[in-house]
Amino acid sequence: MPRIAIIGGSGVYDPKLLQNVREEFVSTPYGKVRVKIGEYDGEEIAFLARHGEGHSVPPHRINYRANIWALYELGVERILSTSAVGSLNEAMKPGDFVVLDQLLDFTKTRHYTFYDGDESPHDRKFVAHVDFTDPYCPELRKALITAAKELGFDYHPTGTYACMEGPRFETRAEIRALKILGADLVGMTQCPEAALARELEMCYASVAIVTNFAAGISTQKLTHTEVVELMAKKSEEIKYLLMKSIKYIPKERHCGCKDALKGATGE
Ligand SMILES: O=P(O)(O)O[C@H]1O[C@H](CO)[C@@H](O)[C@H]1O
Ligand SMILES: Nc1nc2[nH]cnc2c(=O)[nH]1
Repeated sequence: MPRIAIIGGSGVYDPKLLQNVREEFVSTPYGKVRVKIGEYDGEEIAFLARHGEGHSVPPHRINYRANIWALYELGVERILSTSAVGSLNEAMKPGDFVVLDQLLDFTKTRHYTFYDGDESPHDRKFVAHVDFTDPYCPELRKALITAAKELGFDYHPTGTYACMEGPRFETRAEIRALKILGADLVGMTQCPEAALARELEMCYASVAIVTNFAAGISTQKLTHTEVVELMAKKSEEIKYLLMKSIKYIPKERHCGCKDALKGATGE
């Protein structure tokens, strides 16, 4: 049973770090999810590509609830993910790794909770308001930071990610506004992925890879081609970072993630 999962974003469709990989189709109340399960360093690891293997699913159409529920069904407790981002912070340059610690949610049409009351397509029909003060697991963040430091990568131990609805990139004015609001990075997939993991009391962290400077800061037109090309260049480093991070994930969970529902339902 895999305790750890990796969710690959743009450019990360196969971690190429797992052995004896099998494929499972996990049924969830939100639909079926295709998950790869393999071994790394004697540990079972689950992997799913959030956009699908052929990057066929755009960010605003990803079935985030099915993905997170499927990992929960498999017994996953810890989720590491990758996110390709634009940077609003001149210190965070294309090619840099950023271990996210905060997020701002500007998504519009997404299904962002499991707790829909009577509408919930499962037995968790209660209302739940989870704490999300710190959206990322401190223990997973520490593992990513330790690994990035040990590998000598250009990394930043914190970063605020603004999640836009997409699939278009931002306007100059939107980036100006996000900068005033304190965002360092901009992407399209951290919300609701991080919140849904917290709602199922799973640990979640994401390493962002800066692929470009954001609209209005970059002097060039923004393209998905540029994103995927830079991610391809960084694929080996991303693989090493994930491999090394897994080794630093404590076996026991002493973070608050595992008790996220305590007090959330008013009981
Ligand atoms: O966040 P990931 O999945 O890495 O994808 C990023 O890359 C795409 C834009 O090129 C968007 O989907 C953005 O969110
Ligand atoms: N929203 C958004 N997502 C990205 N992913 C990679 N670069 C960008 C960007 O500039 N904006």
